[in-house]
Amino acid sequence: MSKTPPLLRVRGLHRRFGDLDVITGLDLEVEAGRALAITGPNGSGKSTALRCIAGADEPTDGTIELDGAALDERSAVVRRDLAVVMDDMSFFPDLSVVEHLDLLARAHSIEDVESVVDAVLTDVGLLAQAGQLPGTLSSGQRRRLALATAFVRPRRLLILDEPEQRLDAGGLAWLADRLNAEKRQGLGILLVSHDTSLVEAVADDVLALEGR
Ligand SMILES: Nc1ncnc2c1ncn2[C@@H]1O[C@H](COP(=O)(O)OP(=O)(O)OP(=O)(O)O)[C@@H](O)[C@H]1O
Repeated sequence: MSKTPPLLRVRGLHRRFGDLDVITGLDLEVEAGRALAITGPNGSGKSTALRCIAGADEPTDGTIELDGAALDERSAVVRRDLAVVMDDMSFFPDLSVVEHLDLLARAHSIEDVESVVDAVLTDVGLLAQAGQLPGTLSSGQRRRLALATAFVRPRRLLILDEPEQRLDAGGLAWLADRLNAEKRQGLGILLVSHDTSLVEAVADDVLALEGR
């Protein structure tokens, strides 16, 4: 009897920059409805691992599979399934908050765009800032917008690099609740975090990378 493959499976991930071996033989799995947190000191390779898995960087070696098939970020299916929020997200300077979310929802063929965008704006606490340009937001509000880009689109796997960055205490509590709600809906979550309370509240498994 064949076992269903996990949502995400990474085997033997290796990333070298010049002479520097940043990741050497990383294995991990994320099942649907579960969250895996990657922790570790600054420079241990957490963001590099996420970038490789999200298709933003090329691993030196290793395999990355979604549903048991090699992950190809050029495939429309993969682009639909993967919602990625990295720690350095940039925005169009001349598009407002609501226009960013509207654009993303339409690009992903979401039905009833207006009500979906409205619900996400309310959820992330940016309703009052809907008409503002990204450059006029506070850093925490920009982080909320980055998170909103993941919640306004289809997704089966959330990849989040330090999603807690810049959030206030209320924002942190909201984020933990939101991510747990995503898990209950069957999403898999892979997150990098330095926030032990967020990791404890959300992660089913923790992978601690070692510093060099
Ligand atoms: N494009 C690159 N070229 C050269 N070295 C790189 C590159 N990207 C990352 N590195 C190096 O890889 C190592 C790991 O970086 P990475 O950003 O993955 O660490 P991290 O664990 O996410 O750290 P932090 O907790 O500070 O966010 C660092 O030594 C970094 O300088």
